[in-house]
Amino acid sequence: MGNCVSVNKKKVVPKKQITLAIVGLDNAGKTTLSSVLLGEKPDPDLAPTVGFRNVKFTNSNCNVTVFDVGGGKNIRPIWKNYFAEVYGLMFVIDSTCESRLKEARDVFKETLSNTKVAGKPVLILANKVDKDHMKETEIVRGLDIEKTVNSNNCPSKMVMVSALKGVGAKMDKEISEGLTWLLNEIKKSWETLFPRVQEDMAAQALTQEKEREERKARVKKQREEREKAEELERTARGLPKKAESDEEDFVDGNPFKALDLAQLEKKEKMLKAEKHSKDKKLNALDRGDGLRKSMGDPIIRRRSLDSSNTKRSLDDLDIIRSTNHSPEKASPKMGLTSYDLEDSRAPRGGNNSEVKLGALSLFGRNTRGQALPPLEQLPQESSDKKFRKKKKRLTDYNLPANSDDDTNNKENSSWNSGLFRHEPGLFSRESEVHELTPRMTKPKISKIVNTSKIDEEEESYSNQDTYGSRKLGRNSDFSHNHLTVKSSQFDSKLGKENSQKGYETFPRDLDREDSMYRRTLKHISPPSLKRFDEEKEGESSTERDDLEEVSDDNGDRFVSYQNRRNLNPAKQTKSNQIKSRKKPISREMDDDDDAEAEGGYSQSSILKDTLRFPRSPRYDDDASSRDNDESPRDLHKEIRDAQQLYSSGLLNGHSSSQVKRGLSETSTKKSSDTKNKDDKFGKVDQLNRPETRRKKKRSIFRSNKLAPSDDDADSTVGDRLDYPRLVQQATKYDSLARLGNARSTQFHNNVPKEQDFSAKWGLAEELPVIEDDYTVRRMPNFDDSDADDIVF
Ligand SMILES: Nc1nc2c(ncn2[C@@H]2O[C@H](COP(=O)(O)OP(=O)(O)OP(=O)(O)O)[C@@H](O)[C@H]2O)c(=O)[nH]1
Ligand SMILES: [Mg+2]
Repeated sequence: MGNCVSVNKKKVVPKKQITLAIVGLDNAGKTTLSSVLLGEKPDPDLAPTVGFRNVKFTNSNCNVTVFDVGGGKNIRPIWKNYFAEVYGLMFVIDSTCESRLKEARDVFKETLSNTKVAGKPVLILANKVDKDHMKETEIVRGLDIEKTVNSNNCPSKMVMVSALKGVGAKMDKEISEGLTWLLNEIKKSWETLFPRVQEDMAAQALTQEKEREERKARVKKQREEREKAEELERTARGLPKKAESDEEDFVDGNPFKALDLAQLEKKEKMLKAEKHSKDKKLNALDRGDGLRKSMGDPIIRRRSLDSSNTKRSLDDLDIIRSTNHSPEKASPKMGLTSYDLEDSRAPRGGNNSEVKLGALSLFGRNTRGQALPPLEQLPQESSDKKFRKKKKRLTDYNLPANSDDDTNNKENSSWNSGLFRHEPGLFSRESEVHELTPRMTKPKISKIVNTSKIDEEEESYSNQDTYGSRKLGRNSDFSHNHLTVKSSQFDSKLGKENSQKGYETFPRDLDREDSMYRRTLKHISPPSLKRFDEEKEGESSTERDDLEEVSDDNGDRFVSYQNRRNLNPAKQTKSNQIKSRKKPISREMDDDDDAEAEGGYSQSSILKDTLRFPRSPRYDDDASSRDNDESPRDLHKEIRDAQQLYSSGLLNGHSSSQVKRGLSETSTKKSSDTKNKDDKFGKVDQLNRPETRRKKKRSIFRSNKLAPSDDDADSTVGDRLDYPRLVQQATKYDSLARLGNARSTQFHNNVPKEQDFSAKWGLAEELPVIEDDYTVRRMPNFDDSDADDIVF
């Protein structure tokens, strides 16, 4: 019976374990192809492969393992580590990328010439044929396939494929055919290939072991040398010997160990549970003591930071996971979600692929998800603390503590609000001055004209062609840091006296610093003097209408700017011209009035628009009755004379006698000039051109230099005057007048009429006291009712 039963003992042939490597340039489609081979639908948003991944599948009696290695330039050197254990190679090229064909050829040659590859079968996959691609022959020629495979004895086949065509049954036939060919070739040469691979692997293991030993010895040697050097240094410094440590800081084997994902997940769960319990506790605390939280309780704050740290550590875990290089566990995406990869595809490039992935891991989802610790309200300062701070500030600025005692005082409220920003022209608080000038004694001025503001106003006035009824703001009580600070150094008596008359008093040097002053009266520095001279020489385009040269008795030269634009009758409105005509300033101006009547440009009109101070009644039209009054104080007389000098044109470059002689002539000329100005087409008499006239005028001026000439001997004005002093006075008035130029409308409207003025304060009080070191100017919109507010 037993013989009857035949047992068919089928010899079980073990499946061949075939290892393959899929290589090629980056972006060729290696990972996509390996996914297709695995039967997975390829991710259209694949990130470049960093390192490698292996794909395992079974195909007709063999278990195939495919090493998908990154094709980036920096990753290519690691390929050689896999060549020993592979039986065959798949070389992928991008058939659509002709520009990289040469690079692909070089890589192909280098790969096949590797001793571990030579003689092994190679399948060449020209990928992406679904797009516009190179012809097969082109690729064969371009890659120099024939020569390379022949010289390296590599059986080879090339297939034109599209990895994206489909998966499984839908997979591109060319791919499956190519793979079958490769596997068959391997099987055919199995007898030779298998021992070769085993041998190569053993040899490689030996080499690697040797290398490891060498590295170990090298590191040990380096460490010993370092320790020796340290020991020597210790002995040199007399420090105790370092305790011996058995700890080996040398990492044996692969420093990149595969992470235990199960362990990590456990840790993650633990952290989550911890966070959950913390949150719970926090909520309980919140309910119990909401106030503490709203006040920014430090405990709570620390806790909330803790919780954010927990989150961070969780996120860090993600990052670690995403950079997992384990061949077994790592995914091609390296732990990144499609969300992360979205950003990564665009700048795809082999050379930087590692960096990009790192950046992605760090700045992708992980970072976005990570919340910053919540902003918390700072604890309110107690009023006590505030008070102490305030006091400290006062001490810092050397201010009397009582100056800020009145917290209800609006002026001082900035101390409480902590507002110390300086915005010129916006604040009138004294505190800001302290802030800008710490350790200054507190200026007593509470009302000072903001010159920058006036400057603006002046600008707008000078840009106006008409003298409207626009007035400077009554509330010109701004602080100007310079003025305020400097004003603390004022001669208080003089300042007070003048302020009651409606004049501001500034130290002369201060006034020169003042931008407005600088615009009106400029000290000539050598370069600007040169320019001035040049202008005179060249005339024409650089010629300035408003440039006048004046000098005082010390020989100091100044350039005086006078914006005559507004005074140009052509630019004045009719009503203003009439206004000017109606108000002659003195009898001496009558000639000019005639000129004006002709539509001319008269000296008196300049005077009327620029003279900013109250004039003595003696020179008033209807003041003849007062001529016989008791003579005023000497100073007033001098000032009056200075006025007269001014008005007679002395400061415009004429000696008094010249003025007397030529005033009417000049006026006539001016009027004719103005008329001719309208003649745009050169019908103007050459001599009468404004340039010619100005040239002439300046040369006259330069020859006379404002010095009293012989001609002045018969001048009634010259006879009566202490000439140099008067020039000085007049210069002051000149600046005064020019300063006020822009405010002419305001002046006309607000300066009391002579009679009113005189009636109010009397002759003795109407003029400001002038001293050499001070500049005096009319306060804008001065109102006597406010006189008491102005404290110097
Ligand atoms: N049109 C088309 N695109 C493809 C094909 N195969 C791959 N791609 C695309 O080509 C790009 C690169 O694919 P990968 O598979 O990542 O290329 P790789 O060779 O692995 O690149 P590295 O990992 O950087 O070496 C991806 O956007 C793929 O979607 C194909 O057959 N046709
Ligand atoms: Mg890849």
